[in-house]
Amino acid sequence: MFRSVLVRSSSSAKQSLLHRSFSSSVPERKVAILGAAGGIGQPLALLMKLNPLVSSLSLFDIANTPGVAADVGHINTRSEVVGYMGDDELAKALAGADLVIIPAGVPRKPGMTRDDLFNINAGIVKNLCSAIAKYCPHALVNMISNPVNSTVPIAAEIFKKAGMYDEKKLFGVTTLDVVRAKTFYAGKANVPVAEVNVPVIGGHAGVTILPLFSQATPQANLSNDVLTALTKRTQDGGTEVVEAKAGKGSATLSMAYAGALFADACLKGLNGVPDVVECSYVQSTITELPFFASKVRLGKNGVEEVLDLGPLSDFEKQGLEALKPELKSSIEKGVKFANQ
Ligand SMILES: NC(=O)C1=CN([C@@H]2O[C@H](COP(=O)(O)OP(=O)(O)OC[C@H]3O[C@@H](n4cnc5c(N)ncnc54)[C@H](O)[C@@H]3O)[C@@H](O)[C@H]2O)C=CC1
Ligand SMILES: O=C([O-])CC(=O)C(=O)O
Repeated sequence: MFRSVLVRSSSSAKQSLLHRSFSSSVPERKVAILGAAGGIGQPLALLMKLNPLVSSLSLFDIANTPGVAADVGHINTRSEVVGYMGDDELAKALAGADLVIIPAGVPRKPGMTRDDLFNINAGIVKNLCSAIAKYCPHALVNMISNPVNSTVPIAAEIFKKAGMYDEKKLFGVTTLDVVRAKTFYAGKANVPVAEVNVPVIGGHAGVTILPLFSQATPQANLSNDVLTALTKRTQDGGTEVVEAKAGKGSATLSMAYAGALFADACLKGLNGVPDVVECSYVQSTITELPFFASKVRLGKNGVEEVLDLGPLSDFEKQGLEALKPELKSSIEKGVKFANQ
């Protein structure tokens, strides 16, 4: 175990007063990152260290966590940071966690689909979720490891077998699709990106990613050709990065940003902040598919409400029907793997 405890200035009465008033109003929250030494894990650890809602940051990986924990732990923000390495330390890494973020597993190389990662990542996710069931069964889980369309159903099955499954607490992180849709839309609509909102529904792979530009705000009068191109670019955003990195992995920095945004929304929900709404891939009844990404209201127990899809354009309705077979088969693949 590698501990790097927050250093407080005992000589400064003002600072300790500030610290006391801060800690009395903001609940203690432990966040664990599994895969914390990886391409996503490291910048995500940095961003979570900057989040004042986190009081304890637990960094777990099978390698290299001492360095990451020592490095991040020197940052003078609220949370204490502890690094854990290897399966023997997983129990301690997870104990008492309120939120577990999972970016553990291998990334794509050019020419691969996310589903090509299934054989390696499914086993990693299965083991990590078995440990979560044992050591922090009440934690919210943010699944980043691909293929998300299958790893979330795997997690659900593992949790069901352990008898602690709560569908309100399991999330596939699709925030990067939303981040990309906002960025690409702002460019074409010529509006300030900070003001843009675009829901993205379905799943997290190729055509299963369906941005709803008809619901984008602020609305812009974009041609059908532009909307088709924006949809395709959002669906292929991950591949665009994989190809640009040319064999050196997939999105890490933008994913860490997106993962930190979604984790922050989960923590706000846990803390009782009202009206926290984000898109996420969750257990769902809004279509015939058992897991589906859509807008979700977050609350003290995780998912408070899965929101309706709202009105879709004809193009989006076609996209919705087109994505269902692939998403269905990815879900079934995950369920089958977890039960074999
Ligand atoms: N949901 C999303 O939008 C996105 C998902 N991803 C996915 O995130 C995953 C990680 O990507 P990168 O960080 O770029 O990969 P990476 O290879 O840089 O890092 C993965 C980390 O996981 C660790 N790891 C492997 N097995 C582990 C285990 N059993 N327990 C704990 N840690 C373990 C490795 O040691 C490594 O440090 C990939 O599956 C990738 O496809 C990537 C980008 C976006
Ligand atoms: O494309 C990949 O393999 C990584 C990913 O999920 C993304 O960047 O959206």
